[in-house]
Amino acid sequence: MLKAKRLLALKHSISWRYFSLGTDFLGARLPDSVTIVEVGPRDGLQNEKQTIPTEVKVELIHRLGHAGLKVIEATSFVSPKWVPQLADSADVLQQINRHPDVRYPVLTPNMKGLQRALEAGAEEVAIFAAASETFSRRNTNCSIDESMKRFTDICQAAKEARVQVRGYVSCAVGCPYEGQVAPAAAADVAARLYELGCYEVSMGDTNGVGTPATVAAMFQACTKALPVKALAAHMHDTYGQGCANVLTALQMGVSVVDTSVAGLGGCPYSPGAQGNVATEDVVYMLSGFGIHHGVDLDKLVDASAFICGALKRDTMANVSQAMLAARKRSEAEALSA
Ligand SMILES: CC(C)(COP(=O)([O-])OP(=O)([O-])OC[C@H]1O[C@@H](n2cnc3c(N)ncnc32)[C@H](O)[C@@H]1OP(=O)([O-])[O-])[C@@H](O)C(=O)NCCC(=O)NCCSC(=O)C[C@@](C)(O)CC(=O)[O-]
Repeated sequence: MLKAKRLLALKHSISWRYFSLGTDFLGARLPDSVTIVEVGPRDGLQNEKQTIPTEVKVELIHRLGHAGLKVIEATSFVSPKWVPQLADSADVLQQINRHPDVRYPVLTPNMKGLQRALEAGAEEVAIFAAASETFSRRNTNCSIDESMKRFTDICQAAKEARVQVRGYVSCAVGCPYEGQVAPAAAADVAARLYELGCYEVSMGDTNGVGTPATVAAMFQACTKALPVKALAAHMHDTYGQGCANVLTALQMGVSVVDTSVAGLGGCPYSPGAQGNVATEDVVYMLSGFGIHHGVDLDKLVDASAFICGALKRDTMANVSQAMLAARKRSEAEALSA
């Protein structure tokens, strides 16, 4: 009898462990499908020192759409004195051949930005707050509370114009000026944006200092304050934690991820921050789990090679480096055969 009980207990323990391993490694807890928000044309290019011709930006957006990306953050209607690299935002938005299945959100920091965006034909806008007071002032010249007043007006006007609003919380994990940021502070700002009417709030690890541990703590606090379906992950790769942090977000139920082609970017007001986690790297990881993402990796690598060629620099995406090297090898083999 005792032997039978022990055997039963052993069986339960084995099946529990098997189930638990399957959940972690076979993706049972991960979403079936992930929406990628490609931020390369905005976040990726806003920090570039060199001037990028409008036609290059437009071509990049076309190529990203061709690769299957369904949400492409096209540009930013911020002050050109603050971010001269995106001063051509109206031209970019107007010159894109918009695909009916693709959304092209743009950043709007204030009512002037919203008006300019609407005049240029924006159908979706994004507002950006911060979980750190110092970053809020450095990035948008106002306190967190003042930014919420601006966003109240934007959300009201956008609603009247039937334009969707996405929200960002910068410094959700750490701040380049204040150091570590409390998860509760990030969750509080996220909840305020959600209450203002943002359909989704993207949590930004602006300077890429997060690790799976701190990102998990941040999302844990956020999921207590707003529905997980309304959360997105916006991870920068400064310390090489980007994909690990994205996976952590997925494990917590987040199914929208911001990425940047070729790993371009960084915020001009976050000194030393590297680009977002590369779209290529995230797509490759999602494919490995069998998670639907809708992106053609070969065409994405072509888009990455295009923008890196235009910027005269190497891609920062590991997957692009590997795939471009493999293409070269097979070309060389074909020539020598
Ligand atoms: C918020 C402001 C405008 C305040 O800037 P301000 O200087 O306090 O604004 P102001 O209202 O006093 O106006 C000053 C001048 O700018 C003009 N102006 C004012 N607004 C606009 C506008 N929208 N479009 C065009 N012009 C504008 C305005 O007309 C005026 O012109 P003047 O009379 O001197 O000739 C400024 O601080 C700004 O543009 N900041 C944006 C900075 C930025 O773009 N940062 C990067 C994006 S956020 C980010 O990257 C993080 C994120 C989202 O990716 C997530 C993450 O990673 O964490």
